[in-house]
Amino acid sequence: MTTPPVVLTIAGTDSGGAAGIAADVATIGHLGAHAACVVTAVTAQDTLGVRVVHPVPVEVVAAQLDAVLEDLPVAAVKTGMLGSPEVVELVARRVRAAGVPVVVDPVLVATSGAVLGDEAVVRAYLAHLLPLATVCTPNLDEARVLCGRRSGTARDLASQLTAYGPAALVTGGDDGRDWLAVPGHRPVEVAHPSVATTNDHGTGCTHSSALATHLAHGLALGEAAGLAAAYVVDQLVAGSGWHLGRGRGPVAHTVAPGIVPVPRAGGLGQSCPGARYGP
Ligand SMILES: Nc1ncnc2c1ncn2[C@@H]1O[C@H](COP(=O)(O)OP(=O)(O)O)[C@@H](O)[C@H]1O
Ligand SMILES: Cc1ncc(COP(=O)(O)O)c(N)n1
Repeated sequence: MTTPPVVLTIAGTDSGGAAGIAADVATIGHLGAHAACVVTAVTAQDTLGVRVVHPVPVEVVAAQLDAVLEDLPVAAVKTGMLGSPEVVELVARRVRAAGVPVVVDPVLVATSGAVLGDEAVVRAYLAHLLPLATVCTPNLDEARVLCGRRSGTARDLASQLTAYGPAALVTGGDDGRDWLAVPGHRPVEVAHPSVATTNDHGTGCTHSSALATHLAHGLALGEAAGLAAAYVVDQLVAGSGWHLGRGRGPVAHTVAPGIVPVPRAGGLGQSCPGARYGP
C-alpha cells in the first residue's frame, strides 16, 4: 500500500455532520489522502441552522497546529471556518512556514444565513491569509464581502480577488456557475452540471477539501478544480433523494470518486499523468 499524502483541514465542527470538519475528513479520505484536522470552533448545528458557536481558545488551536506540523508530512492545507482575526493570523503564520499548497475557503456565511465571520475576520483574511494562499474559494456572497461590493458577477469578483495574491475560484455565481481566475490571466469557467437538490449543506467544505486533496496529489490547479467540481456533483446526485433532517440535508460522501489520483512526487503546477480512472 502506498502511503497517502496528508491534507490538513483547519475548520469548525458541525454537530449535524454535514459541513465543516465532518465534510472535510470524509472528502479527503474518499479522495485517497489522510486527513489531519485542527478544530477552530465547535458549533451546535443541524440542517436548519447554527444554534451556538463556541470558539476554541487560540492557544489550543496553536497547540493542535504544532502537533500536526511538527510530526506529519503535510502536503496541502485547507482552511474553513476560522472565526476570529487572531486565529486567521495564527494560521497564516503557521502555513507560511509549511510551504505547501493552501486552499482558503473564507467561511463567512453558512447556507442557513448564519454569520460565521465578522468584519474583523474579513480584514484579517485580506491582510494575512489571502496573500499566501494558492487559491481562495469564496461563494458569491463571501466574494462580495471580501471585495467590499454589494454586487458583481462571480467572474469579475474572481478577477478582483487575485489582486490580493492568490488564484480565486468564486462558486455559485449566476446560474450556479463557478469562475477561476489566476493572477495575470483571464478568468475561466469551471463548468459542471447543476443538480436539482435541497441536500446541499456542506458543498463549500466538500469542494474546497476536494480541491486541496487533488493539489496534494500533485495535480495542476485547473485540473484539480475540474475534478473537485465533478466530485461535488457526484455526491449531490447521490444524496438528492435522502430525507435527513427538516432543513437542507447533507451532501453525500458515498459514491466512489470517478478519479482517484495515484500519489506522485511533484507539486503544484505539475499535472498528474498517473491519474487512475475508478470503477
Ligand atoms: N445544486 C448544485 N449542483 C451542482 N453543483 C453545485 C450545486 N450547489 C453547489 N454546487 C457546487 O458546489 C461547490 C461549492 O459551492 P457553493 O455551494 O457555492 O459553496 P458554499 O457551500 O460555500 O455556499 C461549487 O463547485 C458549486 O458549483
Ligand atoms: C462549521 C461550519 N463550517 C462551514 C460551514 C459552511 O457550510 P455551508 O455553506 O454548506 O453551510 C458551516 N455551516 N459550518
